[in-house]
Parts: sequence; structure tokens; C-alpha cells
Amino acid sequence: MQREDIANSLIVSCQPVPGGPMDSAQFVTGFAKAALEAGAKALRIESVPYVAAARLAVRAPIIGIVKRDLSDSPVRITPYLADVEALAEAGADIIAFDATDRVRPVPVEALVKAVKARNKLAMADCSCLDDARRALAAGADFVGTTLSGYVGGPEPEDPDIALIAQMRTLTPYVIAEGRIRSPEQAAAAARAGACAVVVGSAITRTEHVTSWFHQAISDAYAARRAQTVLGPTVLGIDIGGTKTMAALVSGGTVIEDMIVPTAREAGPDAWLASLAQSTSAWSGRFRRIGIAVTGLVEDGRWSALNPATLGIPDGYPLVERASAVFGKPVCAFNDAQAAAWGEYKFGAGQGRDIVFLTISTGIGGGIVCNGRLLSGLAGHFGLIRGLSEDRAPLEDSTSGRWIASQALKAGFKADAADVFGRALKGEAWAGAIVSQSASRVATLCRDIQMMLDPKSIVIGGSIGLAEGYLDRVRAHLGEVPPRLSSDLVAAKLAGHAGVIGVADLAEWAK
Ligand SMILES: CC(=O)N[C@H](C=O)[C@@H](O)[C@H](O)[C@H](O)COP(=O)(O)O
Repeated sequence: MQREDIANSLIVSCQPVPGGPMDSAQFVTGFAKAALEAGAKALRIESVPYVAAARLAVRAPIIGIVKRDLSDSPVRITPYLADVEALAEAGADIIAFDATDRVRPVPVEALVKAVKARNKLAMADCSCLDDARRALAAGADFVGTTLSGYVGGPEPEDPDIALIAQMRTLTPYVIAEGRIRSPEQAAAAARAGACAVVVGSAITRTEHVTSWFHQAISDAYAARRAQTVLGPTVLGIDIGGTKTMAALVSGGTVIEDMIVPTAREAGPDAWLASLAQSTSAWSGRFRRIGIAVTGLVEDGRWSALNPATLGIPDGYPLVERASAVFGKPVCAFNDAQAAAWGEYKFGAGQGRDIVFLTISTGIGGGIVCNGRLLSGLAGHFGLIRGLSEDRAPLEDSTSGRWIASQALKAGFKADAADVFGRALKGEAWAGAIVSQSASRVATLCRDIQMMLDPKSIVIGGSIGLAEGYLDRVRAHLGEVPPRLSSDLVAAKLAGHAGVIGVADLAEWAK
């Protein structure tokens, strides 16, 4: 045969799962005939007996291989000269072999020579462009992408279309092979320049194809069951200064989530448009949307309280714009208030009135009083006046930003996390800074207790939950008489508090 005989064609690899119920010559020839009847032009067949059986059953070109598991080499496909001889004898037209640059019993040059000596065509199964280069130099007639993704590391999901295009710069005789599982992927391989496309598992490994469908359907049923048990699903969104989280939330449980960076300069219209796009795959799965944002939300309008965190036009009509973009009802809340509600209903609050404090780069919070979340400015504890001479906001003398600035004053270039690490190791200067911050939070907790008398104060945020911080706050509170003291508990929902809380608020806002 000529190389052109298989140009622009589909080749079906008929390799049953070894040892499986279809691992017999009868199925191999059955698949081969069915494939040819449906338009395939050639076959790829493994083992000498199956090549011989197919040769008797069909006239189409056959790529023959032998697979072996060797103890002293990772090479599996047609490693020996004797394999080449036997495949030629059995009636293969093209003989394929592993052409990777690994420890091997026989050099590629010798295999090519043996194939040619039998007047057959040689196909080099490659893992990368360099393999193809060497194989062509050795005289291979075709190069295949067969072994891309199979020479170490985790197995990729998609076919290596880029490698097809790269190989095409070396020769027109590129055969695309490996993980081509849909007609769209096969067409992409052809468009990338392959002269022929091999499809195996997706056509002839019934066990694999069945397991793909089985998995997809099981996941879908599991999601449906979760929804029945948990109740309606809401899209919760938490837009922060550096990243935005979107999640499908049902009954306080996050079913699926994703995190995308917040393109700070792009502005709120662009953030909403890109969120609608990145969550479009979920569109049929929720009926309402809750959005939590940093800053002040009043009557559906969003304003920045600290433009350094996220700059937004004053009074931006968040609810109106988001409803238009998503085409679904939307409600919006401040992010710390939403987190307070999440902790109250599903986290550390356990349904008892709480004040939530998040101590992080800055300080925020939320108040649940008589089972109701206070909105507007309520809970912006970081902005209350501190005790310093200039009456600067409390967060300026307490938060993560302040901790880092104090470290610098003490002569250490360290962020808040470093300062905590060094405090834990017993470095006195770091311990003093952390302790000062904790003592100010303890004073805040005492004042909160006097004003609102919550059942618990729930502490969250990267500083609030850092090892040892809560204990230090408790130690400072220990100086207060017991009835005036607070029950301090650590937040439980971590990074999901905002989306869980706002999703629940959206569900009950209807
Ligand atoms: C890596 C390796 O050993 N590949 C083997 C080569 O013959 C076969 O197991 C594959 O089924 C064949 O390459 C077709 O690929 P897919 O079944 O993904 O369409």
C-alpha cells in the first residue's frame, strides 16, 4: 500500500479492554467490519492473532501493534524485532512501534529497518515533537501523537491537538491518536493538519464508554437528590477586592463553587457581565441570586466606604443591573453582614443572636438581633473611632494592615502572617504587636456586649482565625467581670460564609 491510501481518513482502533468480556477475535473482527461499513478507511489492531483474524475478515489497511509489559523498559508498543516480523507475517500493512526517547530493548532505527525489509510502512508512536523529529530522521513513514500524555505525570483529559499542528511542520504524514472522544475533537485534529485520525476507546471499548455515561448520570442524579433534600438552589456571589466567589447554594450547603479574580479596573458592569458568562453553565439550576459586596448596600444601591478596597461609582444600582444581566431576581448585602447571617443560621451561631466580627486586612462585621440581620451601616466595626489621640478608625490600629506597619516600625519587613508565625515561635516584638491588636479587639467585644448583649461574638477573618489570636483576645477579656464578658467563638464557614449567608437571605427575601 501507499501512504496516500489512508490520507484524510478515519482509522478505528479495535483494541478491547484486555481480559474483558469483549477480548476475543470475534468482537475484534465484528468491530472492524462495522467500522469499515460506517466509513472508516483503516484499522489499528493489537496482537498477532487479532491482526491475523482481521486480515482474514477484511481487505482494508491494518496498522498492527503488539503490546508487552517489560520488566526492564517502559516501552510497551512493539518493542522487539520479532514482533515486527510476526505482525508482517500476520498481514499488517503498517507496523506501529513506540518511538519515545526512553530505555528500550531495540533502537528505533533498527525497528524502522525491519519494517521496511518486509515492505511495510512504519508508524512511529511519539510523545513529543523531538520523538517525531528523530523517527523521521530514522526513516519512519508516519508519525503519530499516540504517546503524548503517557510518559509520566497525570493522564490528561483532552487530545494533544497542539502537537498535531507542530508535527505537521515536519511532515504531512501525521496521524492523530489518543483521547479523541467526540466527533468535534476528531474534526479539530483534522483541521490541525492530521492526515488521518485514529479513534479507539470512544468506539470500541464498551466498558470505557459505558463508564463515562454512568459517571455523568450518577453525578446528575446525586445533584438532583441533594436538591430535593436541601431545598431550592440559589446562586450566591461574593465580590471582594481581589477575588470573586460564585456558588450554587442549597439549604446552607455549597453544591458547587468557583473563584474568579476581580478585574479591579474594569468596574461593576464588567464584573457582572463576566460573572454571568462564567456561571452560564449553571443557568438552569437556580431561580434567585444573592450578591454580597464589600462596602455599603442600601435600597439595592452600592457605594464604597473605603474606595481603596474596591472603587465603585457612588450609589451604583447593583440590584437593578444584576437583575437585567442575569434575568432573575437579585438581592444584595454587605459581605460581612451576609457572612454574619451565614454564621448565625448555619455556622457558629446555631440560630442564636450573634455579632460577627471579621478581622483581616481590615475589620468588618454584622449584627443579628432578635433573629433579624441589621442592614445599612450596622456592623461596620472597623470604622468606629479608636482610642488613639487622633480618633482614627479602629481598624487603623488593629487590623492586618496595622500589624504589618508595626512590624516595619520595629525594623522587620513582614506581613501579618509572618508576624503571627514569629509570635508563635516566641519572638517578643511580634508577640507584643499581636497582643496589642488582640487587646483592642477585646475592648471592642466588651463594648459590643454592653451595646447589644449578643449570645455570642463570632470571630472570623484571616487574623481572627490565626492560631493563638482568639486565645489572646479571651485572655484580655478575662480581666472583665464574668457577666460583662462575651462568649467568643470561632467562625465555622470560613470562605463560604458570604455566599451561604447571602444565598439564604435571597431565598427568604422573596
Ligand atoms: C497509550 C496507548 O497505549 N495507546 C494505545 C495504542 O495503541 C491504545 O490503548 C489506545 O486505545 C489507542 O492509542 C487509541 O487511543 P484512544 O483509545 O484514547 O482513542
